Formats: sequence, C-alpha cells, structure tokens
Amino acid sequence: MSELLEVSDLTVAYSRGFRRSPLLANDRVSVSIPRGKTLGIVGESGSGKSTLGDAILGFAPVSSGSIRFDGEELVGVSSARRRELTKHIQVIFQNPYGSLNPAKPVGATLLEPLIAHRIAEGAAATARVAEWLDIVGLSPEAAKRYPGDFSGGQRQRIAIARALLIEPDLVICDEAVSALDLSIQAQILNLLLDLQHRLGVSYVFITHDMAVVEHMADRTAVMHRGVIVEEGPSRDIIHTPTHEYTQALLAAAPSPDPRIQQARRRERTAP
Ligand SMILES: Nc1ncnc2c1ncn2[C@@H]1O[C@H](COP(=O)(O)OP(=O)(O)OP(=O)(O)O)[C@@H](O)[C@H]1O
Repeated sequence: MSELLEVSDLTVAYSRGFRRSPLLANDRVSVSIPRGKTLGIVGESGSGKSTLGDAILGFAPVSSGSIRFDGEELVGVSSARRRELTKHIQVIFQNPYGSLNPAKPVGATLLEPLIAHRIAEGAAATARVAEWLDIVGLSPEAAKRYPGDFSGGQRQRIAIARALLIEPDLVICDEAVSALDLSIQAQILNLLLDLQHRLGVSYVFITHDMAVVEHMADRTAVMHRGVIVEEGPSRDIIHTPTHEYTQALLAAAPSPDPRIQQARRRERTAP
C-alpha cells in the first residue's frame, strides 16, 4: 500500500541556552501512514509526541530529516505552499479553542475553510455547514451560537467539523479527547472512526493513553525522550510489547478501560 505520509530520520532540536546542548525533542524519528489508516503516537508527557505533530504541520524547527506528504517534501516548503497544504492536512487539538474563535458564531467559523480554499460559497457553503453540523451530531441552530454556548464534547464536535468539512487527507489529532469525560471520549472517538470510514482520511493520533490507541490506531509508535522505541500493529504493541518502556506504560494504564468496553458494546450492538 502506498504511503500518504513518510517521516524519515526527523530531528527537531530546541535550544536550551548558551551553555547546554540542544534538546532533541525528536531524534531521528521515522514513521509512515498509508491512506485511510491511523498511526497512534503514545508516550509520557514530554516524550516528543506533539513535536512530531507540530513538525508535520510546519510549526516545529526541523534540524534534519524528511517529511514527505503524498510524495511532496514538506521540510523547507514555502509559507504560501504551507497555507495551501492546510486543505490537505488539518489538526484537532485538545483544547478546541485552538481552532474556534470564541467571538465568532460557529457557522462563520465553519464557513471560513470552505471559502479560503474555494470549495464552496454562498448558499452552497451554508448548506455544507448545516450538513456538517448534522454529521457531527449538532442541530442547524448551532450555526448561530458561539463556542462558549456549548459543552466541551460539543465544542470538540465543532472542531472536528471544522477540520473535516474540507475533506482533508490527513488529520493530526493531538490529545483530541484528553480533556473530556470518559463517556464523552468514547462518543468522540467513535465519531472520528465513522468519519474515517466515510471519507478515507488518515489520522495521526497523539495521546498518552494506551487504551485510546488500541481503539483508534492500526499501528502505534511508542516515543520516549524523542526516540521511537517500538512501532508495530497496535494489537501487538498493547498485547505483546517488546520494549520495557512500553511495558511500563501499559503497567501504569488503568485496565479494563470503561471507554473501550463501552465502545465495544456499541460496536457489537450496531446494526
Ligand atoms: N517550543 C519549544 N521550545 C523549547 N522546548 C520545547 C518546545 N516545544 C517542546 N519543547 C520540549 O520538547 C520536549 C518534547 O515536548 P512535546 O510537547 O513534544 O512532548 P509531548 O510528548 O507531546 O508531551 P505533552 O503530552 O506534555 O504535550 C519537551 O521536553 C518540551 O519541553
């Protein structure tokens, strides 16, 4: 299967001041994702997960290595091309306020990417926004309201609509459900899975939570101090981890996880 994203030997170094050597937040990281699949990135806080996502999005200072997206090298790409690429690569953060302007009605926020990328305008764009509010489980009236009028889970649904309504090829989900209650997390994860089946989008799923990658990711890479210590099918990483760091992460994870049980019950009862 051809790869949509191929990261090879990526190194991101942050300066730590005059006397200290730079911090290698990513140290020769190599991962890849085929179209329509999900790569989970797990590790403790500070292991370098978000840095990898940031590098793909063009926010992190890449020292060396390569990030190829659909055959195109992203390292060193111009800012004009980077803006165009947002049509293809989107992001969902832990805090939806990263992408939702609290002072703007939700409908206007959702219209923005449609207009910016000349995907739709006028009545067609408004209809597309209404369609997407429905897809993510919100009523058409939500368009007139402000992000502050919604619960955390509903706000994340809006952020998902904003990221996905332009039908990108790749979405970086950076701790996208971490701030939510467990039952809401399961709903949001299942919404993202439904949308993946519908659109064929690929996800990079960044999380500290092993149960989330087990549910979401085809393959998982385990990061520790900027290095990928283990990568493979998520099932193998969770059930037969070979690296002692992965084993320690799993030993620290709560089990059985109620979200995963709930999601599995839902899958079993789905028509
Ligand atoms: N802009 C920055 N300037 C300097 N150091 C940074 C910067 N961004 C991240 N770092 C450092 O790089 C390392 C990796 O951080 P990163 O945020 O990628 O880890 P993470 O695994 O995503 O952690 P978390 O889950 O807490 O976000 C950390 O030591 C962090 O302090």
